Amino acid sequence: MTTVITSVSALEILDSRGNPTVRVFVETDSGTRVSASVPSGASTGENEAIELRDKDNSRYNGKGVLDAVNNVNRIIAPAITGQPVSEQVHIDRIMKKLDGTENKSNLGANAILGVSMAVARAGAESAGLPLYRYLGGNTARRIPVPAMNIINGGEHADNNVDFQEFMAVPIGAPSFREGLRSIAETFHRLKTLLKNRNLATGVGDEGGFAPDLENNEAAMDIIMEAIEQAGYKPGKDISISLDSAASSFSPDLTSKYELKWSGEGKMNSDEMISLCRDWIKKYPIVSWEDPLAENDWNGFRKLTEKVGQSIDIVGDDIFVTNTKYIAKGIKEKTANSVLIKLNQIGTVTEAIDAVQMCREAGWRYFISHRSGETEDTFLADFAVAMGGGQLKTGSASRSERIAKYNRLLEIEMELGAMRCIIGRK
Ligand SMILES: O=C(O)[C@@H](CO)OP(=O)(O)O
Ligand SMILES: [Mg+2]
Repeated sequence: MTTVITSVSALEILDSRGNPTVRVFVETDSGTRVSASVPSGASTGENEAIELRDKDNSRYNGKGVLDAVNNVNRIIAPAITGQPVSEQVHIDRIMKKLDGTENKSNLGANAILGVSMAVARAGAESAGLPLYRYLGGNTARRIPVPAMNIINGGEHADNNVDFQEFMAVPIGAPSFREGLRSIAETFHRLKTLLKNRNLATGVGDEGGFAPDLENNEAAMDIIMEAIEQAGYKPGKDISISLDSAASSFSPDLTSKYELKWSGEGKMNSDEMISLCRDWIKKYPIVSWEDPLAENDWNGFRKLTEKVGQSIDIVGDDIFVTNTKYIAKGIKEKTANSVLIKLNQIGTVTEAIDAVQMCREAGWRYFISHRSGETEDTFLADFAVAMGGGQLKTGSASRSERIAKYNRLLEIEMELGAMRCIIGRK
């Protein structure tokens, strides 16, 4: 018998930064009741799907999401109630049509994604399957390689280094569990090192430390020390993924770069590329996200041409999980990997399409949380469903991030002998 949606409703909740976000509840006639919560970014790309914030700015400094909640309750709910819950693609299409804009600015990507995620979860429940299996099929058994953010800078910390994320990646680990242990140990070691040098051990939005370091390189140097002191070999056991989030220090988003916290100061695109190349020679970097700004397509292409054989050049703000931009990137050889964020595009179906496009082109993909998160663990299941790749979901110090790591540990246990780890494919 087909299970149909009987009720859809939304609630305004808070995210990990204390800002409002949307939680959606979906019920079906088989008695299922599930919810899903939408994350929210700080360093957002210009072309991301729009997160709807209230017109009335008397609440939460204009950051309320009651308009989006109303859109779920009054517009989306009547349109999809009665639909078979397993018809994810169809339901996502109905919402896109209802919205009628390119960037989901009418109903809000936060409203639409909340429903899309909750429908997927309700579909999994009704089918009696774990979410990763429902979305990824019977063969979904690859756990992503975690990239743990251990130093936060840029817009996620505002007091230290220009680059936004310094992540430890357990490239040599035999299992997810062991990989997670090695990067969590490195995180703790880093804390001790910082303490010993009288540097702050407070954390940024994603849970990485946010010490007042001299410059960007100092962050890399202390991480190298932490890896070694934790008993691991940099480049063999643990490597580094970076997210410069270069748009955040590029005034024209195209060719000018202004490093505020480092000696480098003002740079053009070629100078930025040569800084990246120097770092890649000096440090064990496996992937570099947004090394250049979101409209610096040319710079991206040049850097990829130079270093794309040895590391992943990951496009986040430049591709915004949108197949329109990813297709252009593939054609022009702009990068070789895409950051996948569900709320950048606004439906589960379109995020899956983006992953599919990467796979077909032989590109890698890197599944990602947002800097504003909730306790929802959808992302962990989604990453396994998508066949692994890499996953970034913050550090070992904030529960909204740890919830995802813990869910992956559960999935790994469930998969048992079928497990296939460290899927940087
Ligand atoms: O830039 C990024 O990749 C993300 C997630 O780490 O940050 P935000 O959610 O603030 O865009
Ligand atoms: Mg990014």
